[in-house]
Amino acid sequence: YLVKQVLNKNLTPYPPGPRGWPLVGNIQDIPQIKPWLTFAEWGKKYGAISHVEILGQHIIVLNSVKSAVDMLDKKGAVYSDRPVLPMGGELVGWKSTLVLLPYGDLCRQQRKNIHQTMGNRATLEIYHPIEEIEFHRFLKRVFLNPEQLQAHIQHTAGAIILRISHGYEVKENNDPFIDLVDRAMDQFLRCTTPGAFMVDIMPSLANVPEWFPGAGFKRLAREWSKTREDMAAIPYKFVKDQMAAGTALTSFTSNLLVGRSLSAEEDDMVMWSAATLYAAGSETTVSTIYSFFLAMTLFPDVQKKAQAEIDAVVGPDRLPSFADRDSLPYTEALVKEVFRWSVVGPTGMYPHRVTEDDIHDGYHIPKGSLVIPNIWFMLNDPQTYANPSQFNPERFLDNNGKDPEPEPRTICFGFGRRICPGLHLADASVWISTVMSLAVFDISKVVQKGVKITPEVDHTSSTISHPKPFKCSIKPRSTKAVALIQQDANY
Ligand code: HEM
Repeated sequence: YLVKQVLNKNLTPYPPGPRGWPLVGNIQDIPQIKPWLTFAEWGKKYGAISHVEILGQHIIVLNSVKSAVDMLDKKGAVYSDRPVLPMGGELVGWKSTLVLLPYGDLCRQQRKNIHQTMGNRATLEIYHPIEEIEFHRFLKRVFLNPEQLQAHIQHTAGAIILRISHGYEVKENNDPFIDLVDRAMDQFLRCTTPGAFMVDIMPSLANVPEWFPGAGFKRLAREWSKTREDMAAIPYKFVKDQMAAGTALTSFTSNLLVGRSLSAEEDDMVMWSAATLYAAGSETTVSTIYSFFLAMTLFPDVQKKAQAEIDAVVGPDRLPSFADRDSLPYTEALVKEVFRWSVVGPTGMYPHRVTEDDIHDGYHIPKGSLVIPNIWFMLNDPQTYANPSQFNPERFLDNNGKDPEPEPRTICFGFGRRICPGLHLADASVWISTVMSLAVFDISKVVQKGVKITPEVDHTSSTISHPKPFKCSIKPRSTKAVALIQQDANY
């Protein structure tokens, strides 16, 4: 340790940051609860780039969009790897999904597969009918049982992804695929939470045999690895069986399989590319749509403005569709504000890992450092977004010659070569759920004993952050709205 300290004296300095302790470094400085708030404090104290070290692991925290673009994007060749997670990545095996895949050929190939299907708004157009039908079904479920809002959002997001990824149509209740993938996702989030397992801090524990006292995590890892494999293999087999029977619906997987004979590695790669879509795309979309309902409960004036715009453009006799998108600028601004106001990946979900030593802005960034973009602060920086806690779509409109504030969708999906490849699908799902819900529902505070209950704005501290459960009232806006909701919504 002392030798290292002496040697380091001759090197370019690390970026500034809180002073650590000998050997353990800054172990006490990283909070478990909402670390992005502490990171934002570091930004104020130390500047856009700060540094801590925990048991020899260097961590770089970025608090400005400029530093994130300069490092993660412009120097993407060395800033695009992912950390090795002994429990979640290695023992349970989630490193086969793109989110944790080391940067290299396999990663690039999986990203290319996803890009071909959903790389821009135009490639996604063939999936618009799926989105419209599934969100129409969502309206029916919410109408019948508004108390179960969160479950309906989850079901719908899952249904859309499974339909797009595997051509699978989910059942209304107790769908076996939804149950399986949700179980796998729950386990994924538990085993990739930083600090949840001792083996992540002391990787050599991975060699302890399963029967050894205290090695319960190894048994858990074996069980969770089986769920992970099933989650990828069972839907994949479904597509292959359907294709053999000539009944497969066109999907991400069928497009990658049709007319090709694949090697074992290619087969594995296609299976995991498809499984990744659910792993990365469902919780994130659910959280954002749930936040939209929270925002509408708290900001009724915004809701009324968007409804007036939708009424004027769409009228009362049909549901809105993607064809209306360009005619609804206020609603577009509202969707941007949802992405900004409630940040789903406040710390960028998974850190980028640096594969070569670098010197950036005069600071030494050692090989192996983990880089965390503080996306929450970037979208809540009062220098960029006036009154950031206020839900205000107007900030994105050209108001009285004032420039609109920066587009949050260039920030909330991450940076560089690991930027979210599902961003256009996420954007489409959030837009259509927003516009359809506003067309037919009034969302408001619940009234109890004559008093309106204001929900608290509070988010979970997990990697994918959710608004904490809240209550709201969701009622159809008119009898015409009820008729629209009740129309058939079939493929
Ligand atoms: C509101 C919704 C979403 C948000 C806010 C979001 C945000 C993010 C962020 C911040 C990252 C990390 C980027 C980085 O490391 O710089 C990411 C990665 C990823 N996202 Fe999304 N995402 C969303 C929805 C989706 C959807 C719908 C899909 C696919 C169907 C998806 C697929 C992925 C994948 C595969 C990765 C890993 C990429 C890689 O490591 O190379 N995401 N997302």
